[in-house]
Amino acid sequence: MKIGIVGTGMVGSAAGYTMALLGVGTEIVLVDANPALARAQAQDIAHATPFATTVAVRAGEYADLNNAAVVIIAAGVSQKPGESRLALLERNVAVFRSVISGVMQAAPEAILLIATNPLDVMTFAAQRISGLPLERVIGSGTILDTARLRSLLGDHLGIAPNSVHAYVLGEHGDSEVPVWSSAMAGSVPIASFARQIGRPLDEVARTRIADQVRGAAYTIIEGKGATWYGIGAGLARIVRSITDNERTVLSVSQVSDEIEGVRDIALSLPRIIGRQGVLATLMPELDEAERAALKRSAEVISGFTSKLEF
Ligand SMILES: NC(=O)C1=CN([C@@H]2O[C@H](COP(=O)(O)OP(=O)(O)OC[C@H]3O[C@@H](n4cnc5c(N)ncnc54)[C@H](O)[C@@H]3O)[C@@H](O)[C@H]2O)C=CC1
Ligand SMILES: CC(=O)C(=O)O
Repeated sequence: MKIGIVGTGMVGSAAGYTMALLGVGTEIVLVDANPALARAQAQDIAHATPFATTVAVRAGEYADLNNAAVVIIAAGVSQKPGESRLALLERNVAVFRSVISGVMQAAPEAILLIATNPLDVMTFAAQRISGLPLERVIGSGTILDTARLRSLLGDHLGIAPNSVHAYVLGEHGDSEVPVWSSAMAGSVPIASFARQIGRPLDEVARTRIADQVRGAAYTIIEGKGATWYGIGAGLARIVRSITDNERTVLSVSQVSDEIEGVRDIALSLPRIIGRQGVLATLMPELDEAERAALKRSAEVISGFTSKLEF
């Protein structure tokens, strides 16, 4: 199955590298406004595959995306140290107007997987520009924030992160919402698990962990200029769920008609991902504070999407 990637900088190339090593798809085509960069990334990634898989990796033009099952879009500008994701909006919407039209001409049947920030607003923009059904435009959303939360909770509790079942929902950005009320470790409610093993998850610990999740991108960008490995793996995870029709539940973004009273909004909720894209969306049980925070997050995103004209 062919997977396209448009935008082959740090994020696009990390997604390509991860998919090539894990054997996600059978062919990966890299497209960039800078064709020399796309060629160099394709060669470099292809040179890793003899150690892992037989995935074919090459650079191409938009036309080479024909029949792609999924096209990842990671084109655009990224944050400078201290800059918020939402500051990138105007520049990246301009990029999307040309990128989405190139992708749609070549691969009208593809599922679009958006990585460019500000993620939820760009997912909204991609759906409106492409005119695709809502379930075929997926934003990576809080898949990365959820992974960061699980990793930090795993450290705190001294267990593997994949035994932590907890989500970050809402915006992939500063208004994101960690959901504590339904979080589990194994099959035990997380607060009870933490008490039983003598590593309590009190208000101070929760606040510290939530702050670290929300601040992770800022901290990493301060240290190395950008983030790429976490999102590269997250994108590969979503693509695998599509290509293999896994029906995995992942926290990803999608345009919805209404969430918490906010209309025409893209944000992350747990969603079942399979060959047709988003197969279903689950509204988790939230406590009052979490529900209010999700509504606030939707309002923040809506404040930006409502200014866009399509
Ligand atoms: N969703 C997430 O969790 C994450 C999202 N990001 C976002 O991903 C995006 C990409 O980040 P990086 O890869 O670090 O940036 P980068 O600058 O390394 O790569 C961006 C690439 O887009 C290409 N590009 C720009 N305009 C284009 C166009 N019109 N057509 C085709 N290609 C075009 C550039 O030539 C460049 O190679 C940024 O918006 C960043 O904020 C970054 C990390 C995590
Ligand atoms: C840059 C970004 O969106 C992240 O690492 O979360």
